Amino acid sequence: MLKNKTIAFLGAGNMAEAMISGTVQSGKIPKDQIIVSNRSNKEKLQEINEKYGVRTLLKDELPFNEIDILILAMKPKDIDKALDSINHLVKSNTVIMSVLAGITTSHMEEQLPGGQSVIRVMPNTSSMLKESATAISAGRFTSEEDMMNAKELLSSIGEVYVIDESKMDIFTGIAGSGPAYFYYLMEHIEKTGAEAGLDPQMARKIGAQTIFGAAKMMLEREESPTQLRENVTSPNGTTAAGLDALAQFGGGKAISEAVKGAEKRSKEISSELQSRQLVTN
Ligand SMILES: NC(=O)C1=CN([C@@H]2O[C@H](COP(=O)(O)OP(=O)(O)OC[C@H]3O[C@@H](n4cnc5c(N)ncnc54)[C@H](OP(=O)(O)O)[C@@H]3O)[C@@H](O)[C@H]2O)C=CC1
Ligand SMILES: O=C(O)[C@@H]1CCC=N1
Repeated sequence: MLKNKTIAFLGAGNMAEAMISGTVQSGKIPKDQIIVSNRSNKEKLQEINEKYGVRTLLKDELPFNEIDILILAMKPKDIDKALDSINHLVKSNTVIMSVLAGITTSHMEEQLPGGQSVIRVMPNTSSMLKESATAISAGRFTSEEDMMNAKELLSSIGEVYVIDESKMDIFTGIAGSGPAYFYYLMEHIEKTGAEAGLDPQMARKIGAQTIFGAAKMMLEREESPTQLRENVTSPNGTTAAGLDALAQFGGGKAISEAVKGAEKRSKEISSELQSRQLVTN
């Protein structure tokens, strides 16, 4: 159903690039049907054009008449200016997808011509390798066909989950921000391995393979995480000692608080934007 559709990105930063990389690798959308734009950074556009072979333009040069799906990928603080600059140009049947944390479909719908289909999307940077966990939520004017097209497009960068928009903040805390928690874990694993004499590159590979193996077990086996953890843990063995230290230093609580902190920030972004107080991000 995406055949002959033109997809444009408004914003060409880290998240847009990760999505472009995965989409191009998947081969589902021909490169000449992907347009990438930003506000002013021409060097970045040239880099994206050379790396991925997609069309690149400044935002003011976008051919709005050609665009079937417009993906908003600027920072949340820039959303209102971005909507203001497109709301007279966008076709009524262009589907707007936003990857912005904390920005609700209703906020966007209010600033677009009546009846515009808006889909809220939360991908993560593993889109780069087609391994994103991506959530999508329909706006008020989104048809089933729009959602089917969104699923088809986003399945080219990983797994897609359709969720109610009220769950978008917690999804963001788990999956949108989630890669950073695992990188943080890896920073510590690599450092600790290197301090004990392992070559840092070797420590990095060992840590990454261990996380990858555990993730694969979680995806492919039926046991619960608790059962899988118990299978590793011998009485009075090394794992029990490691887990005791994790509990003693608040490991479990720290993980829950990280997810809740990101969820809370996602909610705050929505309310700060409503009261025009969003200055960071
Ligand atoms: N990074 C991540 O892991 C994830 C990010 N997100 C969301 O993705 C969004 C982008 O994040 P990220 O890629 O990290 O940000 P970056 O700062 O890397 O990129 C922002 C981009 O937006 C462009 N931009 C700003 N204003 C406009 C405008 N009015 N019109 C067109 N382009 C504009 C900038 O262009 P220029 O450089 O020319 O100013 C730049 O290309 C955020 O809203 C974030 O919440 C969602 C999931 C994960
Ligand atoms: O940090 C952020 O706000 C964005 C949204 C999810 C991941 N990065």
